[in-house]
Amino acid sequence: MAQGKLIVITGPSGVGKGTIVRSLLQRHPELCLSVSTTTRNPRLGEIEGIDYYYTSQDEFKTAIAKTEFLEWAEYAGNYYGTPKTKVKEVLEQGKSIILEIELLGARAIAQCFPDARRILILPPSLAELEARIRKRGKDPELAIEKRLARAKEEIAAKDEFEFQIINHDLEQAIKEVEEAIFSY
Ligand SMILES: Nc1nc2c(ncn2[C@@H]2O[C@H](COP(=O)(O)OP(=O)(O)O)[C@@H](O)[C@H]2O)c(=O)[nH]1
Ligand SMILES: Nc1ncnc2c1ncn2[C@@H]1O[C@H](COP(=O)(O)OP(=O)(O)O)[C@@H](O)[C@H]1O
Repeated sequence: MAQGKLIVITGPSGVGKGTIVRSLLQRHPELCLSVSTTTRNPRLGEIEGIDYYYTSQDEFKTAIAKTEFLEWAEYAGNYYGTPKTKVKEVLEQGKSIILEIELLGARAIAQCFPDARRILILPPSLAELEARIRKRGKDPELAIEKRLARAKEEIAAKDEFEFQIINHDLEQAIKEVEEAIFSY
């Protein structure tokens, strides 16, 4: 049976991770996406079970205590975690699964899954990143500022990633992510 790959996609808020992942899933129906649990409020248009599983801080902490997460992290005042069961189930079926997670989560996955393919999506510049977050128009000002501060840390850690892809032209970036996923 084919060996499923664990694919980690990381990058600063607003860089285009979600846009790239949506396109990958449409083009490659054999790929699965891990839906994370979060304590952040749903954005306009987000759907429970599709974008995230939305939960309270108390429930999130209970899930941590019950070791229900493969990894989890705090980001911009909220908690985010990857539920273990789906990842385990998909990999056991020999299929590949994408985790769209931040830097600390990517590091944790590198420890427990050294073969995971870790891809960092970078913006053409910090100014363009800020423009994209603002144009998306779905975060309050404070959340935008926290995301931009975190972005600098994520960009500074770029050498930790096997694949670093600049999302300047979207189609080109998708092509490079496909190459990273299917290259070997
Ligand atoms: N460690 C970890 N990070 C996650 C998880 N789910 C989402 N994230 C990351 O949390 C950050 C914030 O996500 P979100 O609030 O949706 O903001 P966005 O990146 O601006 O769309 C992003 O970097 C996500 O990749 C998870 O399960 N674990
Ligand atoms: N290559 C690109 N050029 C210009 N805008 C882009 C590009 N890729 C994504 N965007 C836009 O940037 C915004 C943030 O993208 P999104 O996928 O939500 O980012 P993330 O999931 O990394 O936070 C969206 O409005 C999206 O349409």
